[in-house]
Amino acid sequence: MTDPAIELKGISKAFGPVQANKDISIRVMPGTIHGIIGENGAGKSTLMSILYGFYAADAGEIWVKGQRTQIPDSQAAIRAGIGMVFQHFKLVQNFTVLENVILGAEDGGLLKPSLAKARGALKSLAEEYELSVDPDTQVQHLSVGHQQRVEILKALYREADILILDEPTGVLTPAEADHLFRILDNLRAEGKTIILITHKLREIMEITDTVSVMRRGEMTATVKTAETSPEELAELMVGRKVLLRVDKAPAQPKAPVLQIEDLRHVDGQGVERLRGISLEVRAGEILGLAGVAGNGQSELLNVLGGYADATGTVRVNGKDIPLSGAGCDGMARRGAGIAHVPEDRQREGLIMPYTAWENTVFGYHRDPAIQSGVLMNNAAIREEAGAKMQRFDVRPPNPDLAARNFSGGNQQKIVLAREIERNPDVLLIGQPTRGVDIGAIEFIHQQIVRLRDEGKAILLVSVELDEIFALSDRIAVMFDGRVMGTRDAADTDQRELGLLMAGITEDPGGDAFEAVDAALERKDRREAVHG
Ligand SMILES: Nc1ncnc2c1ncn2[C@@H]1O[C@H](COP(=O)(O)OP(=O)(O)OP(=O)(O)O)[C@@H](O)[C@H]1O
Repeated sequence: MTDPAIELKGISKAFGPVQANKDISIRVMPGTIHGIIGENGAGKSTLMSILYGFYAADAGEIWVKGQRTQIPDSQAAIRAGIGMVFQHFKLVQNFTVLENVILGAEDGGLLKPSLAKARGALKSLAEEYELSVDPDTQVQHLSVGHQQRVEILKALYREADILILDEPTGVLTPAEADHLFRILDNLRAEGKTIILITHKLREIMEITDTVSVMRRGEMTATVKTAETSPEELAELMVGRKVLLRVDKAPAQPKAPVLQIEDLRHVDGQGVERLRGISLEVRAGEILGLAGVAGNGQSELLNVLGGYADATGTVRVNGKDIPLSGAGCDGMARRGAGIAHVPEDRQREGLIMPYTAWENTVFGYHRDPAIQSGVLMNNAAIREEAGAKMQRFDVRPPNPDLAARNFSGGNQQKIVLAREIERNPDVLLIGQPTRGVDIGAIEFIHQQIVRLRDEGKAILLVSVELDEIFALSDRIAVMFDGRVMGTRDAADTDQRELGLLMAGITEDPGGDAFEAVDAALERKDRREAVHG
């Protein structure tokens, strides 16, 4: 009988009082794609970090291809044929693709011969697995989807035959995700083994052969994908029935709250990232901003949130907001009624070494309501933070834990709790459910709709088209720093938006995914030349 590619036996791991993994056993057969799902904080990343040598397990054994294997560090993982593609890529931005691929795997330090060898290897890998990317382009000029291909190439160049992907589609467009799945399909056909961590049940159903469910540190079920359904998986994960769509009544929009006219922003390199944006968000509506990451959505949120300068006009309830100089900062914006859930929770949303309770007031800490004398009223804030964490189901609901010690999805919930519970007039919300489990998504979506129904104006940025569709009343599409069009959510579809996201305003007919891929590659190349 064939040995499993990976077999974990009785793995346990605790972080202080938190038992992140409890006696976990799984087997993954070669040439298969094995999905791992579970709530935020269930222990998925911890388990994979043990397999990749980042953490030592407190107990348990790792077997690779029938051999008991010690994996004390990532070098040992690579030697055992295990490669990992991280959520946050670990590429050197100003190195070329080729340089990134060979980095750390140079032959005896002789760069030249290894460059030539790598170029050949890259070419054949690209042909074999649809992994094409220009070896001489600097990584910083590549789209996120192409950067991810470089990560996969790196692993394959190191001869990995077991690949772990941690939420790989979180930052991809539908076309890019589709392409990634074709790559994974090809890898499986060649006998490679893939472990895929994802919160998206659609992906599990589409690509995996088997799926394991984790809950509160334990592996609670392993099933054949063909014999299960999204509803059953959701229930196994969360322990109750989950509504897999957003329940909302039609919007009742009132007067405009946020008015944006001819907004322009030039970045530190002198590149114009916002090229004359005009948009309006009314009270009681959710305007979704769709687009491929890197087309100005992040800059727009940053400008509106007070973190970047711009020219043009922004009004909130008819009042001009300063776009540069004094009064243009995050705190002033929050004072003006604009709350902001930034896209990058770790860099902009939280201060990682600080406790959860401190993080629940950052940005609002000068508000008289939370001051007592000249100091913050810490005891009251701490208590309120605990209640907020309960309401947003942050796990563990411990306000004294540092932000960095929460799992990714739970960190996101802390930021959301802070901003949503302020009841702002305008909520800017970037990638609200990135890395968040389906039980929590249901809750977060309900909270966003509740704010809308209370008459707030919401500007939602998401690379998830499903999320844009589920929440938005109107949808604007950004491409290359401009708004390509605005549609009523009820009058458009994935295909039309997908094309607009690639800057295509006339439907070319035929395979829209290919047209989109080609258009985005042209944009990548243009930026590489002019970048
Ligand atoms: N370095 C650490 N120190 C303390 N606690 C930690 C550390 N890393 C993880 N934990 C805790 O271990 C538990 C499991 O976390 P893990 O990141 O493995 O969850 P996950 O299933 O990957 O979650 P998510 O879907 O949110 O990414 C959580 O309760 C988390 O707070």
